[in-house]
Amino acid sequence: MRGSLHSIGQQLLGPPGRRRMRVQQTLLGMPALLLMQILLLVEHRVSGAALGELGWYAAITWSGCAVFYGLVRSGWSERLSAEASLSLPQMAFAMGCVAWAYWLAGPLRPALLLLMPLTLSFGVFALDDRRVRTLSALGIVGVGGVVALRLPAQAAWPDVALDLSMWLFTAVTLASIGVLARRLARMRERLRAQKSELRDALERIQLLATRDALTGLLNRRAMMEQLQTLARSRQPMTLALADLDRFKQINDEHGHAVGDRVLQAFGQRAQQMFGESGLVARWGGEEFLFAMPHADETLLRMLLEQLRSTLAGSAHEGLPVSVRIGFSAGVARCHALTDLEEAIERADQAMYRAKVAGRGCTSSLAVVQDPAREPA
Ligand SMILES: Nc1nc2c(ncn2[C@@H]2O[C@H](COP(=O)(O)OP(=O)(O)OP(=O)(O)O)[C@@H](O)[C@H]2O)c(=O)[nH]1
Repeated sequence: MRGSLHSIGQQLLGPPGRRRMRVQQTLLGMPALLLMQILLLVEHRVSGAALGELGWYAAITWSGCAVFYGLVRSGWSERLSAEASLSLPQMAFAMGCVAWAYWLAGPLRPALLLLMPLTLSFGVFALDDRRVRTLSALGIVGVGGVVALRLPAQAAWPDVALDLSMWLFTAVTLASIGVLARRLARMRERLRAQKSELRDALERIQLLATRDALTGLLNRRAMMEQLQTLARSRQPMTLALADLDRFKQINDEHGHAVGDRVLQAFGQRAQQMFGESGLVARWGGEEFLFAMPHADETLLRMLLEQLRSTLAGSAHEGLPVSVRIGFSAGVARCHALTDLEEAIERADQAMYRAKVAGRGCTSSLAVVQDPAREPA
């Protein structure tokens, strides 16, 4: 029994997600509608009045509910309106139902008007303040109209006073909700602005924490994190450690600012060449680490040679023509997380071997060896 009730509920609401939330919102007003109709029925029964108009009321209001439910549950509302929950028409409809019930009701009618501000208060969360105020005006005019229409039929002064005061209190309450909605809208705007400021600040912090300020490449810590993630997922990769050749000389001859521009030029070219298929980081002063997942040593060596000839063959903006950018590199393979530190160490030693071998070349070591004892 519980199982079948559960599955009916699931069918009624649909699969979990945003649409289901909209369906739940649509169903929310139905208990209130049912309650209103019970109240009207009781009143009519007690007073012995004819039920004719009540039948129309029930038929039209429930048909309206069924249409809204069908549109939202089927997803048609998503195609029909940018506001897929159809909150505005649903609330306008609900307020119309309350006003009509007020018209039909007898002495218990003041209770019905409580549903007006209740409906509008849902709108404060679902709609923008302009729409809430439109609904509020609609409610005031709607109840006012019903009260005005009832006046000629009122026999006694207390009934007229009751209707007018009910309208007055409803108007004040609905107008207050409209004001409240405006305040809430301003608060939401402030929150939205703060949220976007926070997001920007977070992006800036992330950039500062993960990027090298001079070259814009990944910094050592961020690179290490990325390499650990790759190694943890058991992706074999080839690493290369590159060190600019005779960089101190560039600094000494042309000044530190030119040295900085050389680092930037190298970083830019390296990123252009490796950024799509691999990772490049500024590892230290004039050292850069390259990583290519799934690539073999031959491919990485080939790309390094391309980088070398690009750097040698092109003029660099903002740099004296006499400045030549060259580098020595060491290559090593990494197969697992436990191998990572050692692979970087091997690449470092291989790079040192390339320096010893005369610079401007790439070297590799199969195992950790003492480069001083084993020249290239
Ligand atoms: N302009 C500049 N220089 C830097 C930066 N970081 C490190 N350096 C310089 O890089 C130079 C590295 O010099 P060395 O380690 O002797 O290496 P090298 O001159 O490239 O010689 P080899 O590596 O043997 O070819 C030092 O003079 C550092 O001051 C930086 O951010 N900007």
